[in-house]
Amino acid sequence: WDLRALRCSFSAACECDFRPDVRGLECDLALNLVGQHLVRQLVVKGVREFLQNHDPVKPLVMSFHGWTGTGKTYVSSMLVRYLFRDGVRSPYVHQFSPIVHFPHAEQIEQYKENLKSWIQGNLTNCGRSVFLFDEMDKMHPGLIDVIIPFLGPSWVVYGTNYRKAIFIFISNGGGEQINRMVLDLWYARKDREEISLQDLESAVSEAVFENPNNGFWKSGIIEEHLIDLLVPFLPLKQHHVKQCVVNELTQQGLTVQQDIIQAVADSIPYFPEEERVFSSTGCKTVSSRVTFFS
Ligand SMILES: Nc1ncnc2c1ncn2[C@@H]1O[C@H](COP(=O)(O)OP(=O)(O)OP(=O)(O)O)[C@@H](O)[C@H]1O
Repeated sequence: WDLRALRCSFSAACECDFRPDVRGLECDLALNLVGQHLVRQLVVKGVREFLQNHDPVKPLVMSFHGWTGTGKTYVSSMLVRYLFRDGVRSPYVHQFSPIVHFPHAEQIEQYKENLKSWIQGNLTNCGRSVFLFDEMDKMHPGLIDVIIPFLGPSWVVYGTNYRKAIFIFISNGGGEQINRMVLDLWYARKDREEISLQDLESAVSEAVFENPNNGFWKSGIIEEHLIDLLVPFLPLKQHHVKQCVVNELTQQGLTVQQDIIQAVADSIPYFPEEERVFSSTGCKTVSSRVTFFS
């Protein structure tokens, strides 16, 4: 036993809980994440490079964008599981949801204060903290800019290296633009796998920056290019949905039956309405439908 292992057997300290396994993450994504080639490449490469750097100049800031049910929450939970021994239950993983934590528009100034001191306190406690901001498209515009000083290379928090933290923003913002581009490719008889990040990045940034109902509206986070990785989640096709059904059946310990796979896939709404190519709800309702059809 080395000293660290001995100490960590008695302690839940930050450096004990932080057990990154990028190889494991890579395998899990390859095996279980359906139809998101860009996500897999970007997240694995981004996280690996960030963790290999022992003195990063800024925290890793990722922003996940895409239509409902395409895997944004799924990937963020998986990532956290491969970073911390206790996964999403780790005391160093912090999740914010505007509906739960910032429900009242009139209290925005108070929320700003709270958010800033909350982040600073948690970073002082653990420089390796992960902060997840869910449903950014429902966040009051202006609120998120209060964390700008923590995202860039300038801020000093005594007693800790805040630059080792990871921030993840999740939003449906830009989802329509992503879907439209993928649909246009399909009309042009091109494969959705041909799409690159460059094709999508500016359209998504613009869409969230210009939308007054999005938490990133006119945000300095976008303007000052503080997002290191913009991660687009593409709409899923019918064969991806079928793969989700197989995963779900296996996970629930049920027999993988073709008639159930087909029944679940057929019951899901698709767009365009006539051609039924892309799932309107991704794989979101697959789990409950599997229960229904089994
Ligand atoms: N690409 C995917 N590969 C495998 N499973 C997926 C994928 N997308 C979604 N799922 C399944 O569907 C469930 C719901 O997906 P998830 O919550 O990640 O969607 P989301 O993109 O966060 O949606 P929303 O924007 O509505 O929050 C997941 O728990 C997972 O089981």
